Amino acid sequence: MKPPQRVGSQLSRSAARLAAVQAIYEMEVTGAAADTILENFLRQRWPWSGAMEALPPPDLDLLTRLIQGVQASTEDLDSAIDTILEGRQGSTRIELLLRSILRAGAYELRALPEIPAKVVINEYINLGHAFYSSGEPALVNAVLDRLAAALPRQSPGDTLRRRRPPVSGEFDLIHRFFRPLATAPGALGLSDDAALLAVGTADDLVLTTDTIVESVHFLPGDPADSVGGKLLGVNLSDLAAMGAEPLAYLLSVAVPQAWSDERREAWLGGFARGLAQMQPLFRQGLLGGDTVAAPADLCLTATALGRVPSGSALRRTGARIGDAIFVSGTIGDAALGLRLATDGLPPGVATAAAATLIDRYRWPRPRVTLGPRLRGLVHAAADVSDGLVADLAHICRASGVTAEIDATAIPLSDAALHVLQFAPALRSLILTGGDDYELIFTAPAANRAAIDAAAVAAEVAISCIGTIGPASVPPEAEPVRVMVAGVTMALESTGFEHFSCNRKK
Ligand SMILES: Nc1ncnc2c1ncn2[C@@H]1O[C@H](COP(=O)(O)OP(=O)(O)O)[C@@H](O)[C@H]1O
Ligand SMILES: Cc1ncc(C[n+]2csc(CCOP(=O)(O)OP(=O)(O)O)c2C)c(N)n1
Ligand SMILES: [Mg+2]
Repeated sequence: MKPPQRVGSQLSRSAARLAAVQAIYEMEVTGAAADTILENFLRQRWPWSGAMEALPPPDLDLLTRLIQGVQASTEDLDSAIDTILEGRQGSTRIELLLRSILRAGAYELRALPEIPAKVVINEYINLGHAFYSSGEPALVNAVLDRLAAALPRQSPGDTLRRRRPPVSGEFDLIHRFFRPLATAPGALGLSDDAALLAVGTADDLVLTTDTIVESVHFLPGDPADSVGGKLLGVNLSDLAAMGAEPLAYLLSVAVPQAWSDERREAWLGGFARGLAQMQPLFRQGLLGGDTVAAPADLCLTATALGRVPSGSALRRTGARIGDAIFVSGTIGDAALGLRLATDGLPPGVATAAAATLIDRYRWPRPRVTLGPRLRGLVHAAADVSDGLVADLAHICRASGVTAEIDATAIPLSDAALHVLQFAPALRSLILTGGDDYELIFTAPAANRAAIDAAAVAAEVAISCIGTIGPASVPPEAEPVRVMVAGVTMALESTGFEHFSCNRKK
């Protein structure tokens, strides 16, 4: 007997296929984008009604993948379907609803994880029966059978399996699993540094949360106070990127169960001192949180709240062609510091320079004095956490533009210049190492003087490193070009991404 959960999840997948076919049909008729259809769908048709009553809520992952996948590859799918139809007797013209079933089935056969092709084909034949009472289900069977036969066969017998999809990085996972839940306008499509919440006053609340984990964000040997400082620093940096003034924060702490009482006491004491050092940057301090013992490494989360005058938050979406691109402070120090802390000092590197860079790795300096002063002056802003190129690419994708930066214009500290003199191979860390917690923003040239004045008032240096250009062609191409003396640099990665195979680069 099958466990009931499996039956449940099979039904959720059936519901997802049905919903996907309807959405694909709607996309074709209305010309709307997949994301819009999906958002409307989740808002308006939940819970199920009418013909769908017998089905549980759809498997959101499958639904999202089918809708987005079909939209991204409609032409390819249609051409494969039409080739098969042309080989059959009679007209190749088919109704849009039938075509929607075939597109979804063809996409699932080609691109989605290991459900046997036989099962997939059956599911779409059933959908054919749900909508039609004559020969259409047989046509679905024939077309999908032919498509399946063209797929690589992994084992003899009746089970056809598709290739494993590539590993999803953090952003793809967020997009597929969490974005469909974030339908509130203030969620900003889960694509900005923080979320906005209108609370019926002249201000909007700005909310952000960041987790830091031992050996992922900080080193096991890092002083406990620096971990407290880093936790608040990375959250404050997101508020600064939104142009928000910090109000208060919540704190969640998971301490390893294996630690002795003495170790736990000593570490939490140091951690709290680090929090106390950074906390004055908030108008109020700690509001609440949670403390647990866990069979895992240290894992710390803060949720920071800030405020902006309503409608004035800095967003990632507004960059325009011709904007100048600016960064605050110096770039690359923390990534160099991390490398020196883990790999030791290359011959010739002075310990004082190394200590400066390691301190920059341990203690982010969130640009909370600058962010709010940029309100009204810049078109787009983000903080640099994953890497200069990766975070600029986030702005570009959100804004539908490209960027060209001049590597020689990137501001470097004396300590970084000193290290690079002895270890020039570490140069790429500047562009893609991350952990900078500086601001990157784009603005029209006409605002330059006002931005310079804001930077002076904030006591933070800023540098212009490039220009915004028109949208990429093709749209999925990397949006950021890094130039050195007129030549485009080849980069192995653009920055840090959790779950990605190249995250250590
Ligand atoms: N588990 C989650 N649930 C909801 N939203 C998430 C989740 N993880 C990340 N996000 C959102 O996805 C976006 C990208 O995440 P991230 O790169 O961590 O943001 P940031 O670099 O600004 O801290 C942000 O808008 C963030 O709020
Ligand atoms: C021990 C250690 N290894 C590697 C890194 C590099 N690193 C880890 S996470 C990260 C990116 C920023 O962290 P993330 O969780 O993505 O924060 P967010 O972008 O969400 O603010 C970088 C550059 C580090 N900081 N510490
Ligand atoms: Mg990140």
